[in-house]
Amino acid sequence: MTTFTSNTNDNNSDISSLRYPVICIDGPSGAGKGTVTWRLAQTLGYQLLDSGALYRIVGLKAFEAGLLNVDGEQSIDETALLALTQSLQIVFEPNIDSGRVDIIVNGAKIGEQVRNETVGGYASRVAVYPKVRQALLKLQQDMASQSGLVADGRDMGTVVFPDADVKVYLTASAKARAERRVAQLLQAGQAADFEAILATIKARDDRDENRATAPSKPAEDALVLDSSNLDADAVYELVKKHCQDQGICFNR
Ligand SMILES: Nc1ncnc2c1ncn2[C@@H]1O[C@H](COP(=O)(O)OP(=O)(O)OP(=O)(O)O)[C@@H](O)[C@H]1O
Ligand SMILES: Nc1ccn([C@@H]2O[C@H](COP(=O)(O)O)[C@@H](O)[C@H]2O)c(=O)n1
Repeated sequence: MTTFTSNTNDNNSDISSLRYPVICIDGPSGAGKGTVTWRLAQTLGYQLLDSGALYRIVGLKAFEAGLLNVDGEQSIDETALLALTQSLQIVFEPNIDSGRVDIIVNGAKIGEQVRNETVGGYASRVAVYPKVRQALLKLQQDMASQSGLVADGRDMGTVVFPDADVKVYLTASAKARAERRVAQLLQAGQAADFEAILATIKARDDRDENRATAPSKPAEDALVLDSSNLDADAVYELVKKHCQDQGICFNR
């Protein structure tokens, strides 16, 4: 990767102000962030940050460590949660077959279980804790230090990469997102209850959008895109056009 973008338009700026391009794709669960993020990263040859996976890992490990009660909403021991978060060495490896990253934690590959809705719920419960978010911040920011980056999450454009070159907030109605989840589960040969999935999506949205720290919301300078009535190709083309308008070069 040889493309640099500058933080400033000042021609006299020195090399320390140069950095790689960052594209942020934020939005709620099931909006299609992962799909467009993967395609952008593949097309541009950029790294991919699946920040939701970080919170999913912390949530899963916290559950396994007995820090989460299964049903309730009681608070979690934040000191223990921080220690657990700091003990995790997390690496992403792109997996062409799945169109997602594989997640390696402390040297061991994590199974697909981490992607399920139960673990999504664990993730959103640990994600409210500022110390957890702080502990994951540098790891995320460091991913932009060696190549361009496409970052998928909730607070990429607002907190993690406030100076990003491109910010998109990709959303869709809860109904459309629940329908996509149902289709995804059925395609994988799993059972799917639309009403239960819709309720879970709404509960997760509520927690993510109303937490005190880094709530899920569009950055002030984000393009807000509603994908409820757009297929994945149409979303990609609109996001690509926006990236080009912001100076990202698609020459591959
Ligand atoms: N525009 C679209 N129209 C219809 N289905 C879509 C669209 N974009 C993605 N999908 C499908 O919807 C499902 C969810 O997409 P995806 O995983 O990209 O969402 P997400 O926003 O990353 O969700 P999460 O945050 O929970 O990981 C997938 O099955 C994907 O193939
Ligand atoms: N930047 C982020 C990304 C995710 N979260 C939390 O993790 C949950 C799982 O995210 P997915 O994108 O994998 O569905 C999500 O519901 C958030 O609670 C976050 O806080 N910040």
